Amino acid sequence: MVRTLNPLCDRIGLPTVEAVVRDFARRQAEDPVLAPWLAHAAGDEEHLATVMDYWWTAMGGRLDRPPRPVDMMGRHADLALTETALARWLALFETTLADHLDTAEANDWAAMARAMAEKLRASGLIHPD
Ligand code: HEM
Repeated sequence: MVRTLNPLCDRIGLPTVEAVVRDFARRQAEDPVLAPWLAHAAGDEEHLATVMDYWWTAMGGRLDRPPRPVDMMGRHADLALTETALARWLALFETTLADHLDTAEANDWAAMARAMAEKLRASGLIHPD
């Protein structure tokens, strides 16, 4: 029980958050469905750092500096994302999580990603194929 009361940031730890974000960016860049959207961004250090800050603070983690600002809706608004791409993104993210984490932590992090996917959809940013 104590385990589930610990914030996700403590259960996962910053080094593993970084490893997941980097590995996922690599996999996205190699993925035929997702790569076209990421051509300009994948591997870019500033983007990776923003994504790491996003997840770490969303998990309850603190930084010894202000987190880089995240413009989640704005960044995705111009991309014309599709349902197919979103489903692929989530599946690839879950595979990546399973390769780095125990099941409980992988499930909890995946739930955060699915909640954001729902927000993107509810904001009208995910289009039919
Ligand atoms: C179809 C699915 C998705 C695609 C193709 C996609 C692609 C992208 C691209 C191209 C950027 C902009 C990078 C840049 O301008 O440097 C971005 C930013 C970002 N994405 Fe996604 N994304 C998807 C879904 C998601 C989901 C479900 C999440 C869940 C949290 C997410 C998290 C982020 C974050 C945290 C950023 C950084 C925002 C910022 O720089 O302010 N993305 N994404």
